[in-house]
Amino acid sequence: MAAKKISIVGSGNWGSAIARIVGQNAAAHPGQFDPEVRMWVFEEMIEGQKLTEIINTKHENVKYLPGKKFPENVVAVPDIVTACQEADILILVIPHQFLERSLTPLKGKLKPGAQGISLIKGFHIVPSGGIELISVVIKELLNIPVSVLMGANLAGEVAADKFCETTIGAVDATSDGKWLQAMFQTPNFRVVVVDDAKTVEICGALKNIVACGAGFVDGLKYGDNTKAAVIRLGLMEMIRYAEVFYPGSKLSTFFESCGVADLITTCYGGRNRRVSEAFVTSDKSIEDLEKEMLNGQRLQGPETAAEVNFVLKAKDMEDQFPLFTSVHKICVGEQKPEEFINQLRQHPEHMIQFDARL
Ligand SMILES: NC(=O)C1=CN([C@@H]2O[C@H](COP(=O)(O)OP(=O)(O)OC[C@H]3O[C@@H](n4cnc5c(N)ncnc54)[C@H](O)[C@@H]3O)[C@@H](O)[C@H]2O)C=CC1
Ligand SMILES: O=C(CO)COP(=O)(O)O
Repeated sequence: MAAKKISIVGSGNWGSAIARIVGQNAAAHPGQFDPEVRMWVFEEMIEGQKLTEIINTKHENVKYLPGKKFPENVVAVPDIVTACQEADILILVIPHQFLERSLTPLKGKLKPGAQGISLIKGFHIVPSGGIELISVVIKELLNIPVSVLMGANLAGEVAADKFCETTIGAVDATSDGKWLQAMFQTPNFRVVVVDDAKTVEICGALKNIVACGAGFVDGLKYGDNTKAAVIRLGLMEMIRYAEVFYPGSKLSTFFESCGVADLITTCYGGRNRRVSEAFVTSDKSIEDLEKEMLNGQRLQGPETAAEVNFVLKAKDMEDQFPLFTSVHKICVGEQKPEEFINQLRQHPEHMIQFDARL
């Protein structure tokens, strides 16, 4: 079988960290993968020089992952069609805000049989009503099957080669599981492949809302018990959300890296947590703090909270998801951060009668 050609769509903080891993693995398995890995870079100028030129000469993304080198077989390409048209595998890793407009030029341009794997956390608002999984939007736009990879994977730590796990939700774990694992796994990035792809993706999207809540309680100077309560209540809302809107989700998936583990890491070390904490301790807006603190990296939590609220409000279900709802209202200025704990005090989890749990 011919070696599979890999293209990476995106080159931010996570896109760059994953490109280092995939580049190494492609070079190490030339029979299985074509060694050249093209990476689509949204072009920008850095001190008068194109970012793609810097990446292709210094082999480093000096803006989004400074200090970490790419293997030389990772090639930055500014045109998305040139980057992707020969690919058998597309790794999609862009902030979800930019998904549709970035991918539209690829419509009808991909190789027959191409497959995708999305590392993108968030949802897509459907103008006619409701929200859609990002993998579904990609599938419909590009007409390719799309698996997902989500996990407790802060990009900086992955790039520093610190041990962690991740979860791949494969469209067809039996036929694709092995090569998907081979593409990503290293001694310090351990991959578990499951077949419950929707739940893997839902976990990755929803945990960013909980991370904002964790940041609020940090900003309000609550302690670790409070943060643990936010994490637990957040997890319960994630599970309930999956039960209500994606019936058939497996509870066991929440115990993979994409579930509990990502929740924990993100509520301690993530960007959503950090900016949400600063939102409470400063008088600045989230948008201003994002610009000031992240140097072009993008937050997913506040937008995801708005996307989920779009559904909950339309279905008159905000009361059943007080954490998700309160995070959204705080982000858009409809509620003061000080109100957050009051909202959690009313949580349905605390209203269940003892015998209802038996
Ligand atoms: N950074 C992390 O630790 C992790 C991020 N993720 C997820 O991966 C996805 C991508 O995140 P990152 O790679 O961290 O991105 P990022 O947060 O570093 O965002 C910057 C990227 O956005 C691009 N960009 C800016 N304006 C653009 C435009 N108009 N059109 C297209 N692209 C534009 C930039 O070129 C840059 O590549 C997100 O869904 C995120 O939740 C998942 C796991 C870890
Ligand atoms: O998804 C992440 C870790 O798995 C990164 O979270 P942040 O976007 O909050 O940094």
